[in-house]
Amino acid sequence: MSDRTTAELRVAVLGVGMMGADHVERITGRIKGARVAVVNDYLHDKAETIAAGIDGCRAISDPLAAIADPEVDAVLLATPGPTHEAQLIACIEHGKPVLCEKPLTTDVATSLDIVRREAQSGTPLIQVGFMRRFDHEYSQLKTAIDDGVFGRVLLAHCVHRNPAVPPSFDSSMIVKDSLVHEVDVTRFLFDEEITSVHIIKPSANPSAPAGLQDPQIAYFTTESGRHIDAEVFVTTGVAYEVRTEVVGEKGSAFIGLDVGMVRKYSTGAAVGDGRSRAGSWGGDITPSFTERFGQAYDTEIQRWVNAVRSGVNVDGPGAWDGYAAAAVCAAGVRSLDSGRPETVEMIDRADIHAVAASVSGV
Ligand SMILES: NC(=O)c1ccc[n+]([C@@H]2O[C@H](COP(=O)([O-])OP(=O)(O)OC[C@H]3O[C@@H](n4cnc5c(N)ncnc54)[C@H](O)[C@@H]3O)[C@@H](O)[C@H]2O)c1
Ligand SMILES: O[C@H]1[C@H](O)[C@@H](O)[C@H](O)[C@@H](O)[C@H]1O
Repeated sequence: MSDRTTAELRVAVLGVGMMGADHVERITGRIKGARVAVVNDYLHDKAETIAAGIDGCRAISDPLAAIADPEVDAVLLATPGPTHEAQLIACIEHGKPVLCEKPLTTDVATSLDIVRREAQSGTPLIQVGFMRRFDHEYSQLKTAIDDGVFGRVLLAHCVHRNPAVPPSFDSSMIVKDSLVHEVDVTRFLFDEEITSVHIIKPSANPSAPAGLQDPQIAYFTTESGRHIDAEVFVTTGVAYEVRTEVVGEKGSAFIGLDVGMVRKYSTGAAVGDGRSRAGSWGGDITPSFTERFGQAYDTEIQRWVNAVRSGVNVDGPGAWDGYAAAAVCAAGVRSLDSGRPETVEMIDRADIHAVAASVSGV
């Protein structure tokens, strides 16, 4: 492995579909201190075409060989969720830092196994691509909440709309692939775990594929008793909309209107400029996540590259956050079936090292 502090980080991008190709362009064009050294895709021709356009980049047809390659310092996984488990295990076995697009894995047991394996390796290696944590508006909201601008925050209302999703999407993927972002946003903003999930099923969109329960409304309850609701609607046919409003004892804040954070205070306390900012409506809506969260992806990848080059490896949500999100989504999928609130079942974070130490053969 090269000296990461001085040399450019050699990244292997696995999966060069929609998200992976976007990350290749990002690393090649905008990220400092890294280059795409290897690309891999199940469709090898696609990887070869991309590699041919980048100086010093090779296409490797076997994803595990790409991870093991001695001229790869770090891995960016943008393959579909079901392939993450085996590829993450290979990254841990080869000691390669990895940024794994969400979800960590597609079920709780394999996510927990990854957490344990990473803990047993003794080195943080895995960052999960919950990019909203790097979005300017979400960061601003988090800072305002932590600074107590709204007093104790009691509620949050979220909206997550996609114009369309791939034909492979089923009702449980609306929870595990889309709602998972609101799960992470809740854990990020409030620094506590979600304890129960209730999914409500309104009349399905007549324009959605047959059998797809879309939209869905999720209700989360947190450890301290906060309530969060989230509308997830992935076949609107309109545009990409992600909004979050938090409501506290002294005021509220709203992000995602394409007008910056809109704040309303109940007191005259001097915070920031001390005044509410009027919003405005109208204009364009971002067509997809690549535009809405373009800045967040850039910041996420740059900070990850910096963290790997400095030897810290992770600067953002880690494997534990991926596991916690999987546990909440599993409760969500159970609720989708039962129609009732379902309790989130997860281990205590403090138990990871004890459990990892006791697992043999891992
Ligand atoms: N953070 C976000 O906002 C965001 C947005 C979109 C997708 N994602 C995540 O990114 C990942 C990829 O999603 P996408 O929308 O780009 O999917 P995609 O289908 O467009 O691309 C996936 C690519 O991986 C390739 N592939 C499939 N199996 C593979 C394997 N075993 N090894 C190597 N390559 C393989 C496919 O040929 C395809 O080119 C998923 O985990 C998804 O949830 C995250
Ligand atoms: O994989 C995508 C991605 O995570 C987007 O950010 C989300 O809005 C979509 O619903 C999901 O399908």
